[in-house]
Amino acid sequence: MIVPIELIPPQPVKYDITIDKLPKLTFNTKVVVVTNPTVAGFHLETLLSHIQSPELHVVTIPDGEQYKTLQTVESILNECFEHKLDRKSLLIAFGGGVIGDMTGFTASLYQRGIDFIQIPTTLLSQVDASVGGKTGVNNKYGKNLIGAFYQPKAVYINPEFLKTLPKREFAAGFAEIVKMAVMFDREYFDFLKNADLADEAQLKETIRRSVELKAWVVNQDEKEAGIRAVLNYGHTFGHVVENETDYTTYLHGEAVAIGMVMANALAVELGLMSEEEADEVKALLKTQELPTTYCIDDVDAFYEHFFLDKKSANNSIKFILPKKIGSHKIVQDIDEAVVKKVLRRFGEE
Ligand SMILES: NC(=O)c1ccc[n+]([C@@H]2O[C@H](COP(=O)([O-])OP(=O)(O)OC[C@H]3O[C@@H](n4cnc5c(N)ncnc54)[C@H](O)[C@@H]3O)[C@@H](O)[C@H]2O)c1
Ligand SMILES: O=C(O)C(=O)C[C@@H](O)[C@H](O)[C@H](O)COP(=O)(O)O
Ligand SMILES: [Zn+2]
Repeated sequence: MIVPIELIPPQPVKYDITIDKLPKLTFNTKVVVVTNPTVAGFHLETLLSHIQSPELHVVTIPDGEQYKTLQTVESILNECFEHKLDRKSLLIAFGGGVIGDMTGFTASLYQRGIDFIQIPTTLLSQVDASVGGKTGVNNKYGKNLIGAFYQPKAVYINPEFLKTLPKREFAAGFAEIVKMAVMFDREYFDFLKNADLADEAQLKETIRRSVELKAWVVNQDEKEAGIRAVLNYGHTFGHVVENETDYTTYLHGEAVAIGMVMANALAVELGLMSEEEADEVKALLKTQELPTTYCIDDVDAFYEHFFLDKKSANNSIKFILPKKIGSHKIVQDIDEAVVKKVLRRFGEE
């Protein structure tokens, strides 16, 4: 017997992304700010002075990608129970992408879902992670393998928070910016080649354009059934680099930089991109001193890891490749020998 069920479609997802000074935020519910000691040390006082709520708590979790785990999420959930949050309560993610991904995931789980907002404090989270509702954690099998699509209610991007960000972290954010440009916008890529990101106006314009591109993609394909996969350029390779090195050697953005160079090498091999353009991308990454090489010890193991990538299905790996700078191609069923040849060459560099 078949029992049909037809659910009333939910309201369309809609939220504002503000790129400006942090406004005063007033809530009539309990609020829990999730952050880490580094971000709290620099900016918590500022944040708290902007929030009004009948009951405000701060939960501090350890700093680092290696803590982006179910265990940490459970510790945040426990704090939510201790503070007796209810279904109207709100979580605020205050930090980089690690905080954002875990806070969003916690919000999706607590009593089957409560609201959260994003206040990103790294370049990477301002241009990418805070927008689009991918939330989750890593495990020993790989990156972000446990999670949910769960959208924030609002995103407040204040570029002033970036003044305390270490140079290496800034560069990691730049990698995701380059990703957007290579995939979607040659003009933006050229702008980046000449941009002075120490200049406030140019930095703000860079954040604005990246967020605009990301929102444009997510608006078309929230759950990655199609074009959203393009935001994964460099990640199929980069996630393996992160996992192989226990999330402690490379920052996410650095692994993505390496991954984009690997993807470009494959694109060159397939005749999708010229060697000159691949060099152009590498040169742009190098302006921020991002890593562009990685020694693959075991090509077979590296390749096997691709099957755990969330884009892989039915034993087929999906590669997101540039088709000259500013456009992309999603390619499936590339001959294993071709991929391994490129990986092997990479390891020899
Ligand atoms: N959900 C998404 O769409 C999405 C997109 C891209 C990346 N991500 C995820 O985001 C994570 C990477 O994010 P990230 O690069 O922001 O790393 P992160 O969250 O680890 O932050 C980087 C470091 O900067 C510190 N920091 C944060 N703000 C600071 C500030 N203003 N001043 C000084 N120090 C500051 C943090 O404490 C941390 O040590 C990865 O887990 C990645 O998978 C998610
Ligand atoms: O928003 C997206 O979609 C992205 O792919 C953005 C990526 O920069 C980000 O690192 C994302 O978390 C990777 O997604 P995943 O599904 O491969 O875990
Ligand atoms: Zn990323």
